[in-house]
Order: sequence, then C-alpha cells, then structure tokens
Amino acid sequence: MIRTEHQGLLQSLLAAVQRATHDQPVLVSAVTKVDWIDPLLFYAAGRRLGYQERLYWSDPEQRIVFAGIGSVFTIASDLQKRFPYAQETWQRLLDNVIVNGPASLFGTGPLLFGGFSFDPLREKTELWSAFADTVLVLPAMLLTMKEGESWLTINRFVRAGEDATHIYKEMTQLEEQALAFGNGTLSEACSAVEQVREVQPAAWMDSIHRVKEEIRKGHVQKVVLARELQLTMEHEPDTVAVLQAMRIGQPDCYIFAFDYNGACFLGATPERLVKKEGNKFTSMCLAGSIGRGKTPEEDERNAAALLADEKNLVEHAYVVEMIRDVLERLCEAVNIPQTPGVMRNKNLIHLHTPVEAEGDCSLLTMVELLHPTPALGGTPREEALRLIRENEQLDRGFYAGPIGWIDYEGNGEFAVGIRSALVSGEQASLFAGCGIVEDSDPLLEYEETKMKFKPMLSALGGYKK
Ligand SMILES: C=C(O[C@@H]1C=C(C(=O)O)C=C[C@H]1O)C(=O)O
Ligand SMILES: [Mg+2]
Repeated sequence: MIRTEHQGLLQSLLAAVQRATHDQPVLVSAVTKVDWIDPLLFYAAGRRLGYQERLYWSDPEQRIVFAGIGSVFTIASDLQKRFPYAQETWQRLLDNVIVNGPASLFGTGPLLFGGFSFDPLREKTELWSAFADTVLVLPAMLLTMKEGESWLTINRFVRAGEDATHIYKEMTQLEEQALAFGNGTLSEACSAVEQVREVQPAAWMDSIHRVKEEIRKGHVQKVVLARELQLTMEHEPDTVAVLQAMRIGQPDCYIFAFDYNGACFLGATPERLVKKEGNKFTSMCLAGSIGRGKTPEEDERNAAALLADEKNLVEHAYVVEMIRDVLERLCEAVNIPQTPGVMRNKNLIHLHTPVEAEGDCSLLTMVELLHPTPALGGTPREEALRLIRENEQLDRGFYAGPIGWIDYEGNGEFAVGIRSALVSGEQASLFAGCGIVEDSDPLLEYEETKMKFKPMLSALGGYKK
C-alpha cells in the first residue's frame, strides 16, 4: 500500500499505470474532503444512476455515517473458512493500492462493507438466493461523515496501458456528479402494506417446547429461536424512505442497508458485535428484554423488573460469560462490569453489559471468534446451532449475522443484523428471535418477538398503533 498525501491524483494515477502489470491492476483510492451532503441523498442517487449495489450505515452515536454506491470489487463466496478467506483476499488487494488523500482517516479510503450469513451450514432456501454466505463490497464511491466532516472516496482499478489523464478526467467527473447528489430531495412515501403473514407461529411455539426439553435433559442451556413475518407491499418499497423512517424512529440504533444483487437487507439494530479502532476493541452483551412503559413511571418499573428478573439475568449471563472468555484469551485490559445495566430503545428495554479490551488481533478474527454469541445462537454454541438448524422454520441468511465494515488499516465495526428485514420486489421478510432458557414461557417469548418486529414493521409502514 502506498499513500500519496502530497501529490495530486494525476501523479497517483501515473504511478498506478506504471505499477500495474498485465494481470495485476492497481487500485487508486482518491479521498477528498467535501461539503456536507446528507448520506441518504447519496444512497438515493445510486439507484437513479443505475448502480446495483448500495450501502448505508450509521452507528448509534452517529460518530460515523457511510453511504456507498456501486462496487469495484466484491467478495461473494460460499467457501468455508470464510473469515480467513475474506481477510486474505482483502490483504492481497491492499498490496496493490495507492491511497491519494490525507493520512490515516478512520473510515475513508478503500473499505469493504457487507457481512456474513448467520450459519453457512444451514440449508439455503430461495429467500436468500441473492446473497452468498460472505458478501463484502468495495464501493465505487463512498461518502463518509464523521466528526462533522464529510469525505468522498472514489475507487478505481487502474490497468496496465491505461491512459492516466483519461482516468483522471473520468474520476473528477464522477466527483462532480457525486457532489451534485446533495441537491436531491428525500422521498417520504413508503409503499402501503397489503398483507402481513406470520409464518407458522404455532409451530414456532412447539419448537420452543422441544428446545426446552433439550435444556431440561442438560444437552444445552440456551438456544435462540427466530421466526419470520412476511409482508406483501402494494409496490416495491423505496428503501430510502424506509431508511429515513428508521433514522427518525430508531435514532439510538445502528441503521444499515445493503442493497445487493436485486435484494436489500436493512435494519435498525441496537447490538454491536465488535468494533476495532487501533488496538482497542469494543463489544457488548445484549440479551434479556422487556417492553417500554407507557409512562415514565411504568418505564422505570419495567427496567427495575428486568434488572431483577432471574430468567432474563440467566439469559444475559451466558452472553457475558462467552464474550469474556473470548476476549480474555486474546486481549489485555478486558473491562466488563460484573452486573448489567439497561439499554433503552424505542420499543424495548434490554439488559446490557458494555465490553472493552485491548489487543492486536485482526477485526475479522475477532468477528469469527465472537459470532454467534449466545445472544443470537446459544450455549454451548455447536449444540445450539444444531438445534436451530433442526427446529427453526426459517432460513436466517444475514439475519443475526455480522454486518458492517472494515477499512484498509483494519479498523471497522460489525453489528449484529437483527431488527431487520430482507426486501425483494414487493415482498419483505422480517425476522425476530429470542433466547430460550429453562424458564422460558413460549407465550411470553412469542410476545417478545412481536415487540422485536415493531421497529421494522413501522419503518415499512405496516404497524398501526
Ligand atoms: C434475536 C434477537 O434479539 C436478541 C435476543 C434478545 C433476548 O432474547 O432477550 C435480546 C437482544 C438480542 O440479542 C432479535 O431481535 O431478533
Ligand atoms: Mg429474551
């Protein structure tokens, strides 16, 4: 990787043409500071310009917001050993990169966005046919908003024998085009929901009984079971409007959308899997749920009840134990409080334990070791995954999988793809699950999943109070 802070883009392109060989192009990544543009307008422009791939991401603190369009490079694979494969492929690509722009700007320059399916061993169905088990894209254009500043990255592979001046013109034109995106307006209109179908709720509750039996026999301690809600819309929903609704309705969540190969996976998830910034890792344990109260007093009572509820504390403790184990093996300065607090979202209160550590392992290795935590899989992991495969009437695809980004310096963040939906044409599938433990009451778990559908259901316009 070469960084050319002090010379112009044209010089970088000339250097790239010289370095490129017949079978090895060089990626030039041009980073420039730009005036503020709403990232959602940038995302919206992608469709107008006919780009297939679009991405949107913002973290709960809005420390970083991305919108990306197009793809100059994609890792789409069903290979096993998917995390080392992604890591090696990314590393190999970065051996031939020239970044033209300021030094070390977390979240700018060449960056992969996408994620991993929940369970590559689960038999696939038609539902997720657009996605492979690993899908990571290097966007053609990326807008990064951080600390009040906006940055535009344009990525372009340069091949041997290409005309650098020609590419220079092409890239500056793209930049001008991108800067004009800010002049658009956001569409407010969401498609009307025609039909809402719950997929086999009774069979789902039966599966809770079966899993509880396995728990009682001592084969497993916790298993997360999920179910699906299918919506039929009047016409294909505009995911820009859905994102806008999520930005307003779920401001304390990660808001993400990954438009890929004709389908869009999107959601508003409260749950971080892991973030890496330098050698600092941040994760979280999130498990145990109760609804928000209708009044501040009731809300306080609910939070207090959750913090004292044995069933939910047990559900939560498995997650803490597992994440602590992984981090203590790999990191130093692991900081995890002994008792959970609460995290409040629009519809739910969760038990929450923050997690911090320091270490020099790669982000994707950390994702590999943490995924799935017992918040999404169960304890012990392999046994829980087997029971999920056998009992769930659902192809989870990317639901509950790691979704996020990694930059060229190895920094990045992955959230857990819950409170999410897959939109394909007029159809949308919503997903929600919950942690089944020995004391689970199937009906209460059913109610819990109903609350977990609400954020996406409202964003898609299908939830009326
Ligand atoms: C599995 C989901 O959520 C997870 C399960 C929780 C629970 O059972 O209490 C809480 C937070 C999440 O880790 C989901 O929303 O689909
Ligand atoms: Mg629960």
